[in-house]
Amino acid sequence: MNAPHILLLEDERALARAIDRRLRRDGYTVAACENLANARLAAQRRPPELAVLDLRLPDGHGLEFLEWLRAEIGPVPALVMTAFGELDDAIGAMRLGAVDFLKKPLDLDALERIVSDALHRDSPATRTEAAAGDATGAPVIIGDSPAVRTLRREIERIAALGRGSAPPNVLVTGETGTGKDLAARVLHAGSPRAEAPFVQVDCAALPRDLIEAELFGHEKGAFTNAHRARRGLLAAAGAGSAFLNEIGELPLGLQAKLLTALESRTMREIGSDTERAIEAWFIAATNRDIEQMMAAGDFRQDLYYRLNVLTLALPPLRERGEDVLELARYFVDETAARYERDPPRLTEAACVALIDHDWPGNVRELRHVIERAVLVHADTRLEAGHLRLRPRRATTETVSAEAAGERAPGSDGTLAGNEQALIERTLAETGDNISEAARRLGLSRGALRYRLDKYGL
Ligand SMILES: Nc1ncnc2c1ncn2[C@@H]1O[C@H](COP(=O)(O)OP(=O)(O)OP(=O)(O)O)[C@@H](O)[C@H]1O
Repeated sequence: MNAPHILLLEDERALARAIDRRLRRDGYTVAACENLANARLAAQRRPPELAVLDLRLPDGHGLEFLEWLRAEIGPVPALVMTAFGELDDAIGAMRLGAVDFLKKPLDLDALERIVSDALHRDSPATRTEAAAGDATGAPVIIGDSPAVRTLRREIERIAALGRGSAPPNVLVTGETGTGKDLAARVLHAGSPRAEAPFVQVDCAALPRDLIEAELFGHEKGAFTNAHRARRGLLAAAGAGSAFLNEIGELPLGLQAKLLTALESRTMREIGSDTERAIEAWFIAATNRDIEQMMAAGDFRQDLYYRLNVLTLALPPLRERGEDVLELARYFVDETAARYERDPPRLTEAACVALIDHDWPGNVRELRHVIERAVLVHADTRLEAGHLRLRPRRATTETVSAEAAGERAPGSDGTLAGNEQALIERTLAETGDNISEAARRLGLSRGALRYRLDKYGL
């Protein structure tokens, strides 16, 4: 078998030489390029099994290359090397299918391990982000709000149904970043299929013309560039789970083919006459409004009903009350450990800011905000200002009263005193109706509850 071929895109000569030497010593062949133009030529000449790339390059950005690589060559796994402060880019790279990122200055032993993991990963299905895991590495859903407790119970109930040859298909719905991918993994890990593979197909990240080949596999010579036969992801899932992420992005033509596969529980590789049985459990997810897509003729109704035998609806983060703090502390610790720092402490004001924000990007946005804050501010305390949250429905009345030097009746004149007095007054006015009081104060229910606890009201 040929040694795996790696494309290295790095313009710092000394570093490129060190990586090149190390990878060759480990038995890989390497095409080392110092700019995007050469990297494109090299990838066309010999498509790599893995790309290792820097982001800031003399003739462009590494992400441009990653986009080009996915469109022109295919879903090649990529490792992105990032310098301090490039976290946004690293996250962008993850979305384009990068399998991991490495912090500079580079640890060559870590590089070697990650390269080996990436090359031996079962499938090119895109893993987008690290999931929260317990001590055994099993994925866990963090949070203790009533909404999350109900979700956990639902997951347990559904996981138990994942046995047998044709378990009910599950559709996971929820806004972007609510944890649909994580929920699918927890479902799999808690099911009788836990020891079998969990294979993810990211319908939005794969180029349209490659999805069919990725899902169903192909015979050698089935189409141009099919130089060898390749097993599809549905076959790779075996008796495990096939997670079809962002199912709303599946082209209409393929929706018909998937429907047939779901109905007959058999499939045919492209270019093959032989039918194969499908054993996998289908879990699909979407953040699109599929009902609306069906009305517009963009999603097949029959496929929707076939996929949506059981539904798992994930609540938005703004409806999870103080889970936001538990999650924030978890992400602080995780980021600090990853970058070998002491975890900073979230100040009281930072907690209030986190509770007040309405998190349109949900848990992903929270994770991103915390990671950036921990990386950029190497302090022992994480202040509200470090989070760089856009102020939203702040208690404008309170703030403006304070700014004008006013004292709310019953207040000691401090900002906290004014706030407490205003809350008490509003509660009294609304007959202790928390929802109505929150609405009048311009707060979410969670934010109001947090303050009620804080002031012991
Ligand atoms: N309850 C949770 N506990 C711990 N981590 C979570 C939780 N929910 C989400 N995350 C983390 O937040 C990030 C985003 O979650 P995930 O990718 O599962 O969202 P998603 O709903 O699939 O997003 P999209 O719709 O954009 O695909 C991941 O890093 C995930 O591990």
